[in-house]
Amino acid sequence: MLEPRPLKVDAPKMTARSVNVYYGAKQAIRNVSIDVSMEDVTAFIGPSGCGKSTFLRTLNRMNDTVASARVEGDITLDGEDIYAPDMDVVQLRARVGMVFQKPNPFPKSIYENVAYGARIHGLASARADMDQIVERSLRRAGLWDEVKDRLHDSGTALSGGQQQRLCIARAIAVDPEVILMDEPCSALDPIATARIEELIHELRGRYAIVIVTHNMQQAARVSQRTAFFHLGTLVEYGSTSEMFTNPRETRTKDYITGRYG
Ligand SMILES: Nc1ncnc2c1ncn2[C@@H]1O[C@H](COP(=O)(O)OP(=O)(O)OP(=O)(O)O)[C@@H](O)[C@H]1O
Repeated sequence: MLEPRPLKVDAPKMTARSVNVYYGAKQAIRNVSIDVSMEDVTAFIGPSGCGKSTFLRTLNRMNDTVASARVEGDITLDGEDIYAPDMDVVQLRARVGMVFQKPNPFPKSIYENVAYGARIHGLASARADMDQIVERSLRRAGLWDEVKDRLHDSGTALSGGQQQRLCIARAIAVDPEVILMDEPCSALDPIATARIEELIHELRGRYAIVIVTHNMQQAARVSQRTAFFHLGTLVEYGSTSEMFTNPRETRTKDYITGRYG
């Protein structure tokens, strides 16, 4: 007899309940409910087109930028409805930051890439405060030692892996509570990928982290909870180690054993 697998998280950082997402008439997400933990890294896995990115983007309202997208259901951050009419979306996206598949630094200096958001959000009044935010964010993103002597060089001149860590530093600079990562290593080589995975370990606990990945080994390495999506539905959600060793659902088993995807 299998132990029941906890679907709910104690004191979740974010909750989603009965979420549906449509692009025009097409439904991309069907009735998804999930809790996101502060302590654990959560991985979203599933075959291409199953809705992982679409669902991830509901968590900081990035789908608002897609004209045809419509989201139904309830999503909360610390119990607060993020789709409430009075929710400040700019503030929400600072609290729930995002790192994209392709590193996308601004065509500005390394320093400015990190300082930009902090300035917009009024997090530093004096230059010394900003210097501190920039240094702390770059340190947390594991990039400080590599860039401390060239903070005024362009961010776009860094290697791909460094650019991705710069984008993580940029997200960290505005003091987020949650960091969403949408296939953050898919454009990186194995060494840069390993560095980002290490970084995810280091950041665990300080931020709630949700990562979309195509790579099941990566999900197994970096996450403690895994959600398996298929055709817009959440098929299974539970502890990563159990999911990979003893999946409950046939569809999960077929996916993780490489039968499709
Ligand atoms: N902007 C959009 N307009 C219309 N349909 C979209 C849009 N973005 C995604 N879709 C559709 O929604 C479904 C889910 O796509 P989504 O990108 O969320 O899946 P995914 O699991 O992240 O895929 P992948 O692993 O390939 O990135 C797909 O059928 C896709 O074609």
